[in-house]
Amino acid sequence: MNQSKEQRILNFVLQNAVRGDPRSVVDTIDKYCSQKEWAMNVGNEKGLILDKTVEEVNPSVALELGSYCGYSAVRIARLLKAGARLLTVEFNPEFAAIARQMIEFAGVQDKVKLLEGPSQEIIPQLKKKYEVDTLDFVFLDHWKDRYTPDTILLQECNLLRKGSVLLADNVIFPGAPDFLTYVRESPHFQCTNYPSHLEYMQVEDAMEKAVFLG
Ligand SMILES: Cc1ccc(Cc2cc(O)c(O)c(C(=O)NC/C=C/[C@H]3O[C@@H](n4cnc5c(N)ncnc54)[C@H](O)[C@@H]3O)c2)cc1
Ligand SMILES: [Mg+2]
Repeated sequence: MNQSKEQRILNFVLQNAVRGDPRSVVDTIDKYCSQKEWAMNVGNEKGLILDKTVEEVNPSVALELGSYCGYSAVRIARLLKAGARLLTVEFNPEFAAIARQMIEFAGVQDKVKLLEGPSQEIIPQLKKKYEVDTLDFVFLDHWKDRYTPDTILLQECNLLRKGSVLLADNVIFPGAPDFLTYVRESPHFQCTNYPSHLEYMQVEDAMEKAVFLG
């Protein structure tokens, strides 16, 4: 049975990146996906916006929705302070297995916990089962039609506090129009748009930062 693209990406990392070096894992995935096979990692251009936001927030508890191959989980985890943790949610078992190996190879497994399942089931479990009080940072990069319902669910579950930062990928391409309308029209969010480009392409894209005002 021939390998999946995601398996090929992982193998390329295992053979070409430096074990325990998150930067080399990120760069190696970008090298593969820009030269050999496109894949929906946030990439290096939007990755820099992600980095700056994570450094600004300096979260103790971060959540990622949509691990995929683990690229952004590694990218975020490498910037977390001692004792801080990232919870990343992925419901595709094959992608979850790839992401776990990617996180392990990068050496950030002590900071990252991959929760396998749908976000709509995991989010309501975060307080009791995963001992979360509130989330300092949330990266949304899963199916685009889940951004709005999951943002509402995070509020319903009291997981956001004054100053919690949401950062959403792909608000232009593929687009998350209902999410943009929701957060920009809500009195509970202060929004900022960061124009960029689709990973590895010349296509216009953007990220949206939405700060919860309580
Ligand atoms: C054909 C084509 C390809 C790529 C693009 C451009 C493009 C560029 C991008 O940066 C993109 O992020 C995307 C995109 O579609 N991302 C969706 C990413 C999903 C991952 O998250 C997982 N997941 C999805 N819903 C859930 C959920 N509820 N609970 C838990 N995990 C979930 C999936 O299992 C995947 O691991 C697309 C446009 C068109
Ligand atoms: Mg994306």
